[in-house]
Amino acid sequence: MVSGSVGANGTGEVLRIRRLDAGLPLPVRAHAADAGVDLHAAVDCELAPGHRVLMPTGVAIALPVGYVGLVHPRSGLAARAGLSIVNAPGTVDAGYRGEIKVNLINLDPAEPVRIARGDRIAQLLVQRVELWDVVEVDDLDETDRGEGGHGSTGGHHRLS
Ligand SMILES: O=c1ccn([C@H]2C[C@H](O)[C@@H](COP(=O)(O)OP(=O)(O)OP(=O)(O)O)O2)c(=O)[nH]1
Ligand SMILES: [Mg+2]
Repeated sequence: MVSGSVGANGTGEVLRIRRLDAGLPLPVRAHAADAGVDLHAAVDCELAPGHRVLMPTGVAIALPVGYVGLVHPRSGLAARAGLSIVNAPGTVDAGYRGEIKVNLINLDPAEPVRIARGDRIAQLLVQRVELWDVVEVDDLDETDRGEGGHGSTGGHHRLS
């Protein structure tokens, strides 16, 4: 089943989501113009400070080739509780048909994070992605920047 109200992007394309857990709500946008649909925790969990959990979300998706799913943290949970994602943003390949899982981490130094089944713990964005062929070369063209990086333009010794 495809829900026309989920992921409609103005071009008639939809985000095809399969619920693996009928007891969880379908991931949807909180507002029509939001970039991501919110993913739900499938199980209760208490995360001690500094601890991680690979949280199942009870959903799988089917993206067309040329798109990628990106699993981002939610800013409210980050600000309020220190909850983040170890590999943010997580990469969901177009060919992946397994359950989406979120590698959550409690970055708060002191307080545990309590997650209940059904909580919206992350958001899934879908973007177009270029699939480049890989070609090995002996030389790279010269540029102004050259090999300078990691602070080569200065000003990073102080934050002010
Ligand atoms: O936050 C994430 C990130 C990835 N995945 C799934 C979908 C993705 O297509 C697959 C592989 O992810 P990735 O390529 O980032 O991990 P890997 O360590 O390189 O695994 P693999 O060897 O399977 O590619 O895992 C998730 O469910 N959640
Ligand atoms: Mg990989």
